[in-house]
Amino acid sequence: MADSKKSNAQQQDVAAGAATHTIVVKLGTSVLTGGTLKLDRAHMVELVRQCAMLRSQGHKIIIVTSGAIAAGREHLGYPELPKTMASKQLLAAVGQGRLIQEWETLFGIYGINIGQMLLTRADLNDRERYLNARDMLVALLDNGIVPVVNENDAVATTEIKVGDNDNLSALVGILGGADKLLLMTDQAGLFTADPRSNPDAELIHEVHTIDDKLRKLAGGTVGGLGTGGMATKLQAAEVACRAGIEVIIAAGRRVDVIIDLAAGKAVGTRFLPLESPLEGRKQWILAGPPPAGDIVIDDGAVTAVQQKGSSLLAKGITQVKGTFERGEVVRIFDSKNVLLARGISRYSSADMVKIAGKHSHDIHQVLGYEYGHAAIHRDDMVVI
Ligand SMILES: Nc1ncnc2c1ncn2[C@@H]1O[C@H](COP(=O)(O)OP(=O)(O)O)[C@@H](O)[C@H]1O
Ligand SMILES: N[C@@H](CCC(=O)OP(=O)(O)O)C(=O)O
Repeated sequence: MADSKKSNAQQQDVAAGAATHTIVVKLGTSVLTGGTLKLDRAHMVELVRQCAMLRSQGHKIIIVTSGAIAAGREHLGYPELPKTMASKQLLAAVGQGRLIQEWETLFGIYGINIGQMLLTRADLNDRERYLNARDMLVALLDNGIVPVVNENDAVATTEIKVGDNDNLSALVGILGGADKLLLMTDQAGLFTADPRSNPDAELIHEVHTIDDKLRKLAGGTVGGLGTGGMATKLQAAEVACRAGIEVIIAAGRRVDVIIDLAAGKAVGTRFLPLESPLEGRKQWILAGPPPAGDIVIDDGAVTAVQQKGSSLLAKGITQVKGTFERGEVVRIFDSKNVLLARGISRYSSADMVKIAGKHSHDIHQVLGYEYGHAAIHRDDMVVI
């Protein structure tokens, strides 16, 4: 895996803790229960204290929380249930409400509001739903609300499940434009073998390349309550690093672990990011699905897009060609039919036709709703 693209200055900033980050903190069942059969509320409040301190330093925090199944099992008195998907869904359905209530109460101690997001893979594979989920996540963060995310276990069937919160946290990191993903678990990091069964296993401090040799080291869960094990943490690290997110696996019960990791201290196992988060998404725009339509823009919009780094506003659109849905990739041409850029359209072609040439503040009046002023946001655009 290529070395991180962070400049020395950025790395010094991070080391000095001066830079602020968007950080996804994934908290596994093993961290939240301390290996017991109950949620460890004392440790949960310690985790919240660390997150509250980071927020006071300007960092944005996204929580991906496991523990719904454990909370459901605890609340129902550890019933003997068949080992089926329906049983897991039952426990999660009972436990999720109690889990989110715990987070609500604990963040409330610090005067911090939380927003629950329950996702399935279907929410992330479909571009329109992906954009909706991203808009919501960004809106929560921009309004000082901590998103608390879990898989929507109660409804997620095998076909649409992410399946584990390690992989979910990587997808949430991409969704939220995070630059750090902290996979908190019950081990100090990734070891050369499972330390539970191999006392000679040694901690791996830094990973530059995730290859089959490394994957062989990472076993599944043995804690009984967890789902992912180290194997899913490596999968998550691979996905997140490709999108430019630095990933660290560390012990969620180590003192000040979240604070130290945000400050760039060498704790746990660090996976170097491949490229900056935005480039990861832009790579998808260029190399992803074929463009679903074309948009022609006027000379003013050409200048704004090419020279001012602006988003494309409806006012600058003169023609809409093809049929596409919100979230699909389209091509952008000037009036002489020269290809200028590609971007993810925030409006369907049917809506785009209606708002073409209109001022942004007229969109809601024309459509009865709006998905923001930009027809194509700069962050979702690649200028050729
Ligand atoms: N190479 C490895 N290094 C560290 N832990 C490993 C390794 N291989 C397997 N494991 C197991 O993975 C477990 C952590 O995964 P898991 O039980 O799913 O925890 P969590 O609930 O935090 O996701 C560890 O407790 C350990 O038993
Ligand atoms: N969504 C499930 C957690 C699934 C999961 O990945 O658990 P873990 O391996 O403990 O992070 C729950 O809330 O219990």
